[in-house]
Amino acid sequence: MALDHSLIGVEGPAHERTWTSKDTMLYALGVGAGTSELEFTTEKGQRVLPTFAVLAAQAPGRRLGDYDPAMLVHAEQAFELRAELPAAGGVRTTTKVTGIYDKGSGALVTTEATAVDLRTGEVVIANRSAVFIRGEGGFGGDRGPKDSWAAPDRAPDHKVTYSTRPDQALLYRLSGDYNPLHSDPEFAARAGFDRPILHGLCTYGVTGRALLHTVAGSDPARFRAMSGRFTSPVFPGESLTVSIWADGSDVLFRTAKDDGTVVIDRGRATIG
Ligand SMILES: CCCCCCC[C@@H](O)CC(=O)SCCNC(=O)CCNC(=O)[C@H](O)C(C)(C)COP(=O)(O)OP(=O)(O)OC[C@H]1O[C@@H](n2cnc3c(N)ncnc32)[C@H](O)[C@@H]1OP(=O)(O)O
Repeated sequence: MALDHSLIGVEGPAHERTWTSKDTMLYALGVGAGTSELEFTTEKGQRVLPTFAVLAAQAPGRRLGDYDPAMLVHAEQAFELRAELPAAGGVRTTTKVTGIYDKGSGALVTTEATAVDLRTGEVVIANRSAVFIRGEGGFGGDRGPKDSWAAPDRAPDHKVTYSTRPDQALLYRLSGDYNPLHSDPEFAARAGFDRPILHGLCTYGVTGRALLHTVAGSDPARFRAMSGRFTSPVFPGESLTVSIWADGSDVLFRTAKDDGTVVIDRGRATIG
């Protein structure tokens, strides 16, 4: 068996992470914020983009088994934020693998993480994530739970388009994900891509900005939760259009490229 199923349900060692105001500004730049979002990109009255929660509560990945790392892609990401994140702060995170599912063309490995504030001991972030390891399916396992997400039967209430820079991944990676899939053309070719692809969490952060400014009044304190599934790779330099359906505090969304290819599907957010 290539993947280590004995990891399921076993909590990994607690991991402490602190961040500075420079880290959160660099993150904002990495997900495309610039001169029109100075409250996130400069220290004057600095606030933190809610999607930084995913990075704050990330522990170093455990070895999931024996597979080619070039075949791993980020598949799903969800977070809940219990309080607005400070410009500088710290959390202690515990994670556990919650499932290894057989998707035929690959294996889906799901993980949960819970982060407590280092000063208060209160839970501030709860993350759920999944990676898809292409070529590692077909081991006769369960396909996993189904999700009933469906786009509402009406045009989106909002559509927001943001461009990404050709060097977006080189900037984003400085927030800590140095996976060569996003920077090294040879490694990307091994994974079957013509050139390096954008980090899923960069696309996620760009999408989070669109949600924050469109349905949360640009106020991170109102941003409670976000989830979505990465359905197709993005190349740095491509534009991203976020379609948003807002129904009170419950928001559904989808992110697509100019040619209509959906890159984040099954999007949900909760806005207070
Ligand atoms: C905190 C954690 C951090 C993790 C960081 C990881 C390191 C990072 O540096 C890596 C990255 O950022 S990679 C970049 C972002 N991700 C991507 O670009 C992946 C885009 N998605 C794909 O390419 C395909 O959907 C693909 C390849 C995922 C699947 O495509 P196919 O093989 O064609 O599969 P398909 O036939 O469509 O479906 C088969 C079954 O799998 C389910 N499925 C598909 N995509 C899924 C996804 N994204 N998440 C969960 N499940 C998914 C389908 O539903 C189907 O299952 P079922 O029949 O049971 O419904």
